Amino acid sequence: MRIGHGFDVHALVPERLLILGGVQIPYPLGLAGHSDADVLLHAVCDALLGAAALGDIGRHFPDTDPHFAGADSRVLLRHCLGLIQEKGFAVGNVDATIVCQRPKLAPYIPQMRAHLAQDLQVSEGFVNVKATTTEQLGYTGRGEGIAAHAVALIQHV
Ligand SMILES: Nc1ccn([C@@H]2O[C@H](COP(=O)(O)O)[C@@H](O)[C@H]2O)c(=O)n1
Ligand SMILES: C[C@@]1(CO)OP(=O)(O)OP(=O)(O)OC[C@H]1O
Repeated sequence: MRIGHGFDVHALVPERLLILGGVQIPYPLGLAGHSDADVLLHAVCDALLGAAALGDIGRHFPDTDPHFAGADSRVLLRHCLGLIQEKGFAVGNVDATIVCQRPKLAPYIPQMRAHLAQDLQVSEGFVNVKATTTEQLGYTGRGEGIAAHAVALIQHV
C-alpha cells in the first residue's frame, strides 16, 4: 500500500468558468489556468502520481503544451489512473479538502464525489470531498483563489 499527497491553487478571475470536481458551479468568477483549472482534480491527480512515485501533473501535462489548453481535468484524472494501473496499482481511497471562502460548495459536493468515484473506478464509499473556508484569512479568505489538498492510498492488485 502506498500513500500520496497533492496540493494545488488557482486564482479566481472574471470571464472563466468555476469547475470543481468536474461540476460547473454558478459564480461570477472562475479559476484561471491553462486547462479548465479544476483545482480539486489537479490535487487528486498529484496525490495519485505521488503515491506511485510518478512525479507531478506538470510533468505529465505541461502547461506549455497547446494540447492541454482548456483540457477537461476529468480526462487528465483518468489518464493518471491509467498510469498507476500500468504500474499494477488500484485506488484504495481518496480524501480531499477544497479551501474556498465562497461560493458555498456543500450543494455540489455529492456530484463531485460521484465524478471522482466514476473516474477512479471505485465506489463512492472510497471517496470523500470536503470544503472549508479560512475564516476570511489569507488569499483564499479574500476570495483571490481556491486551493485544494488531497491524499490518496493506492494498493497493488
Ligand atoms: N466554500 C465552502 C466552505 C465551507 N463549506 C461548508 O461549511 C462548513 C463550515 O466551514 P468552516 O470553514 O466555517 O469550517 C464546512 O464544513 C463545509 O461543510 C461549504 O459548503 N463551502
Ligand atoms: C493542468 C495543467 C496543464 O494544462 O495546467 P493548469 O490548468 O494551469 O494547472 P496547474 O495546476 O498549474 O497544473 C499543471 C498544468 O500543466
